[in-house]
Amino acid sequence: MHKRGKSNAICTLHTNHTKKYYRTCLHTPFHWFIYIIFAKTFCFALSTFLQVKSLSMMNSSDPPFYEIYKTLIEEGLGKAQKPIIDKPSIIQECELPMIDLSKLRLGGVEREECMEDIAKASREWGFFQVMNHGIPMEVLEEIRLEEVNVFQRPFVEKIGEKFLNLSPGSYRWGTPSATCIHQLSWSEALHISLEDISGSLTGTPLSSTVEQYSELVLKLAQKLAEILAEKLGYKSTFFQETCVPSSCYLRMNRYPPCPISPGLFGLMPHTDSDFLTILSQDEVGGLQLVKDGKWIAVKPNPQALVINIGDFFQAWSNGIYKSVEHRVVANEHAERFSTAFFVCPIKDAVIQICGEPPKYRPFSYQEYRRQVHKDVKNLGQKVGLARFLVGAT
Ligand SMILES: O=C(O)CCC(=O)C(=O)O
Ligand SMILES: [Fe+2]
Repeated sequence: MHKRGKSNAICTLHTNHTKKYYRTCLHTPFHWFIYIIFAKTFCFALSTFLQVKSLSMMNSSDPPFYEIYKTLIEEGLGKAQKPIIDKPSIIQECELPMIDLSKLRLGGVEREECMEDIAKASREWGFFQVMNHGIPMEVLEEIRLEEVNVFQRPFVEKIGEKFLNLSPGSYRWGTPSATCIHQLSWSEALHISLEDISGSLTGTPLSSTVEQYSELVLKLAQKLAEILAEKLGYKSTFFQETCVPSSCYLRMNRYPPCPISPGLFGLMPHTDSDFLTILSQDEVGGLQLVKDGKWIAVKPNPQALVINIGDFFQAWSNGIYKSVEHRVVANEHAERFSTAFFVCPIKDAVIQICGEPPKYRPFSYQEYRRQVHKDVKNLGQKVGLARFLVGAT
């Protein structure tokens, strides 16, 4: 009795110690059982995730931004003392000057006022939007649909040499030359030379939509260019003669959602190397431009077209019309589409400077593009018109 009592007491003591030990270490057999089940479930979930991910990578249409630019992004986010892009709260959203082009048809004072509004916006903003622009909504919808289809193709197909029979390099994504996070554009684009449309692309649905859209947009651009020339006192046929369909470009842009916070550029800050750019965009927004030294966000209006002055018009007008820096900020949740039509002159067209004394020296389109390529290659960025200022070395 006594012995049993003693051994019971020892047993109880032991059990109590063990319990205490287990309680502090959380290593009861039951816990081990739970750990093993948890570990097995975790491994299974991880391997399923990796398999699904690699399968989806094979079929995915999204470019592998994060995989390819991982180091650059992680280094950039680690080092960034301040956000990559200024805080959205300090960027004001505003509506661009809206110009109703139906007034041009009314003639008289209304026409004059409309022409003055176009010139004023080009002098003060370098940007404006137009309504009643003559491009039917169905055509805008068709080009958007075509754009969605193009970008939905698997990524491996898009980077293929023969993608849609376009010239090599027509499909672009990210920024291959980026050396820091500020130079990375979180977007993909199809840069279509309209020469391809009448050549290798003939007969495809993409070609007929692009052809129809481009014809209407170029007509609109030529009308605007003539008004801008007239407002400077020139009755010029220069734009009709030098900006022909085969010298222009259409760029379809897709900005996938960008999960990286505090946000990256969808498109880096830049000015356009052309006479005029005509942009149609969806309702997502993200376009920003510099006005009076500050970045402002453009309120999107999918029914209107956004027009901006390019470098050549700034040079041609001797600096009166402004080629303004703009950029796109990537959206964390929504994808965005836009279509930009670049009105460019034929290669050897010489851009004369209309104004006294001329601020820039005359240069050809070819010369300008070569210089831009050279600067991007050597300096990582475009220098632009500053290279062509009279007296610049
Ligand atoms: O997508 C946009 O809003 C702007 C596109 C643009 O600036 C360009 O393609 O040059
Ligand atoms: Fe642009």
